Amino acid sequence: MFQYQCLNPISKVGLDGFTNDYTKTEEIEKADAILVRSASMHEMKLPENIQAIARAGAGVNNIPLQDCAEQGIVVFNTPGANANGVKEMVIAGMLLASRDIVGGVEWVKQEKDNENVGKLAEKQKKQFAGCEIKGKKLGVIGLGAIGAMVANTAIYLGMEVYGYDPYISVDTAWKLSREIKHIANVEDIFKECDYITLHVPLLDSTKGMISKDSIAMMKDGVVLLNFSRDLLVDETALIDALETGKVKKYVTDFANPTVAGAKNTLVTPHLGASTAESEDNCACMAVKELRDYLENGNIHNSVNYPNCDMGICGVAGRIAINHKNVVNMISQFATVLGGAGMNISDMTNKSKGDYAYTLIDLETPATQEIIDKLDEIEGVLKVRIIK
Ligand SMILES: NC(=O)c1ccc[n+]([C@@H]2O[C@H](COP(=O)([O-])OP(=O)(O)OC[C@H]3O[C@@H](n4cnc5c(N)ncnc54)[C@H](O)[C@@H]3O)[C@@H](O)[C@H]2O)c1
Ligand SMILES: O=C(O)CC[C@@H](O)C(=O)O
Repeated sequence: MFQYQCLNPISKVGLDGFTNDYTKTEEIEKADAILVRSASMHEMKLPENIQAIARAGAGVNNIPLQDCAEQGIVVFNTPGANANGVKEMVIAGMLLASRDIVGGVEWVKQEKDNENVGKLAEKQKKQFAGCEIKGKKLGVIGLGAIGAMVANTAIYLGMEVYGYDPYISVDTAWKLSREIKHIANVEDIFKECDYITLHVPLLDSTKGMISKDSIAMMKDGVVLLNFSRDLLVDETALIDALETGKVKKYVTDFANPTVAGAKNTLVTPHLGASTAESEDNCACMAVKELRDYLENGNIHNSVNYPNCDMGICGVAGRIAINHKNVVNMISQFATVLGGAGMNISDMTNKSKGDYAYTLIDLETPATQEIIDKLDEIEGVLKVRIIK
């Protein structure tokens, strides 16, 4: 039996993926797993009983990944599961920034009691007029699940698309339209593009990537779209650029006091993934990942531990060991198991950065005594009997 806690509302369609072996709890001390969306976990103390955290979404900047890894807690996300929802918001954002559609709608509302509203509209509409996106240059920074979809869709809309991602995955590269121009230096995007959209994770290396200097390189009247995270942009510098018209519009999904009432901003309340489809997709993927980890020890889509798969646990015994990626671990595990007369029938060891994971199938079920001995080995962070 397993227990899980939800730190945010999680789609029922996803939670229905848990079998009767799972119950929901409000007490973190009882939970084996946590499901979370955007709730910040940085100040939370995570008890030893927590085995895994699944972020029903892409960005994991709300989770202390390193601390979790140190505690042997595997953190998952759901890559691509909400990408279409965000892509549609980005396309909407480009269109809303191109003509003053929001201003026009507000104007009509204000004139609702004016019986000459139709006639007046014909005179007033020029103040809300703008341009089309067809033929304009769009720079996409970050060509992962969302960036790739945005880039491909913009090609269909007749835009000239420049794509920049020095770490692009082979899978995503295969999915990109051949019409997208591969940009090797992000400054070329700043200098050339009429619209620039950000689709990178918030990391130390990407924080503030849109700075006073990068804004200075941009074309006058550029539109900047940010559906990734607010801290990617030096918003104080951006507000100055919006005041002067250097940046025509800032479309962002992240409301904060700096941008909420600022001139020429279109701010939405973190709506990118707020569609029934995205919420269901993310929750279904998150639940599947948690179940496979808790029931079989397999890891798929972890952001702090390596992927590892030994299939469904149909053997007599299986143990999972989360440990530091240091020398001589496997031989120590084998010594403990061999000393107890336990025969290893299969084993996988994988590593990711400073952390590693070992799954061991045994010909007999593991005992608590063995687990305690494995736990004593220096560098071992967590040991779990799967069966
Ligand atoms: N507004 C929302 O509701 C919403 C929803 C989903 C995701 N997001 C945000 O969007 C981000 C991207 O999501 P995704 O699903 O496309 O993630 P992803 O992991 O599929 O793609 C991110 C891409 O950024 C690239 N990248 C990393 N550093 C880079 C750099 N310095 N320059 C250029 N490219 C770089 C990576 O190589 C990767 O291809 C998430 O991290 C999250 O912060 C927001
Ligand atoms: O859960 C949400 O609503 C937002 C998710 C989004 O920011 C993400 O990074 O996936």
